[in-house]
Amino acid sequence: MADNVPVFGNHIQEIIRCANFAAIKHKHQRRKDTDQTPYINHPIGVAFILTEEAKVYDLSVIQAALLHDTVEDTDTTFKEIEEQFGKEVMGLVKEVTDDKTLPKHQRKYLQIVNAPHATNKAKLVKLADKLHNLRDLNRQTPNGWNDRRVQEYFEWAARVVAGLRGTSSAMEKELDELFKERKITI
Ligand SMILES: Nc1nc2c(ncn2[C@@H]2O[C@H](COP(=O)(O)OP(=O)(O)O)[C@@H](OP(=O)(O)OP(=O)(O)O)[C@H]2O)c(=O)[nH]1
Ligand SMILES: [Mn+2]
Repeated sequence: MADNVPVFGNHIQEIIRCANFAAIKHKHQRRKDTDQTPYINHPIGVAFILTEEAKVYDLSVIQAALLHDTVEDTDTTFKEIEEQFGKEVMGLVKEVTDDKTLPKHQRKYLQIVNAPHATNKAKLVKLADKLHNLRDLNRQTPNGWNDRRVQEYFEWAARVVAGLRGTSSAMEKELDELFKERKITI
């Protein structure tokens, strides 16, 4: 490495490679909000929660956060992720990817039962993912959702989060506030 390349230079390069990969993969996607926010705002927002709030600086966790919805929501394959970013990142993305071939109620149920068995790194990504989505719901109701569907999403998220506890006090505290506002006790 050249003398003028900082020690963390290669980490920065890896993070930007992931952000760029995710931006290209999600380029045609929009969030379900009325503003039609670009989808990439979500994975970047998840990674931002991890560094700013949870103080997580593990490279593979931040990479997985940026890539976490690429396989679930675009044509990206796990093979592609492994070739580009290695086995560990691919494994983390796999842990946070729902099987979209399953019926929705089963996917949602599997998140609740599988949460306690996830690795610590995957739990971090899952907590940040839920926190970002719940904040989005408080900011704007997605197109086609009513108050009841929003409340049910909060109730389901609280059950998933119950299985992720003991992972990040900062994120769990923020999530608890949101559940309290919704009068959810679990
Ligand atoms: N709150 C919110 N969510 C939006 C918006 N646009 C897209 N989403 C995505 O919608 C998903 C939640 O909606 P659902 O109807 O419950 O699930 P589904 O899309 O998987 O069928 C989340 O997927 P996910 O990230 O894979 O997480 P998860 O819900 O599967 O944990 C979230 O990222 C938006 O404007 N607001
Ligand atoms: Mn997500």
